[in-house]
Amino acid sequence: MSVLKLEDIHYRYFGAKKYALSGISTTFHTGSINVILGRSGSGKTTLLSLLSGLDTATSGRILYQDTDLATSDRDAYRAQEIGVVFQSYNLLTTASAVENVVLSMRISGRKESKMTGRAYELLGAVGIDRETADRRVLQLSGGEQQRVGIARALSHDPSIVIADEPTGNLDKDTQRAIMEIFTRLAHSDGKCVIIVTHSNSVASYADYTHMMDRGSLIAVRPKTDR
Ligand SMILES: Nc1ncnc2c1ncn2[C@@H]1O[C@H](COP(=O)(O)OP(=O)(O)OP(=O)(O)O)[C@@H](O)[C@H]1O
Repeated sequence: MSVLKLEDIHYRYFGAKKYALSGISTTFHTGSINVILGRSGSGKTTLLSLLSGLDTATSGRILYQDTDLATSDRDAYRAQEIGVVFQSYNLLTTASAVENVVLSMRISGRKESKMTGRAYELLGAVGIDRETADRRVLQLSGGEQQRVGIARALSHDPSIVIADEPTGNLDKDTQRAIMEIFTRLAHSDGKCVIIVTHSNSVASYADYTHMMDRGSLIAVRPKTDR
């Protein structure tokens, strides 16, 4: 099922002469891993910021389940439908892992009494046990921090998970473990996972590889074609 549909998206940064994105049309489906590949400056991060509702296209439409993002409540879209995972984790390092997840839930307006239990559950599902969850983020490894980052992104049960180089700082084995989590989120939990990367091994997990070049989407390859 289509979750995000892009129709002839153009985007130009304020004051810029050139378009950062030009003529992008594609569809992202529920239950799939989508990897966006392309050289530096090809427009990957710009595309993610439009998909996550941080900005609107200069022209063209992005439809979330048939609703045009430009005319809908993008704050609500971001708070409810989008979970973001960062390369640098972006966690509060002096707080514990579970506190990081609870804080995110509080921001999205969850019920106070259920939050801590749910946070431990989410952390458990990405391989963070209770003892680790109670430790300060500063005392966790990079791979553990990224698991916390994923649990935090899932705290409001979004339908779309967006990740910018989520394994960029991690070794091969840890990278594989993180990609297995993303795979489960897509294939078992039905989420639409969209990952920007330069890594070919991350790309090998893609159900759809979206190739960008100088602001254009030059190919979308389903897994069976590779
Ligand atoms: N704030 C900005 N103002 C003007 N131009 C920008 C701005 N941010 C990015 N650009 C330009 O938009 C184009 C696309 O940039 P973008 O960051 O989306 O590329 P990218 O594919 O994510 O690159 P990288 O792999 O290096 O992160 C580039 O030409 C870049 O110089």
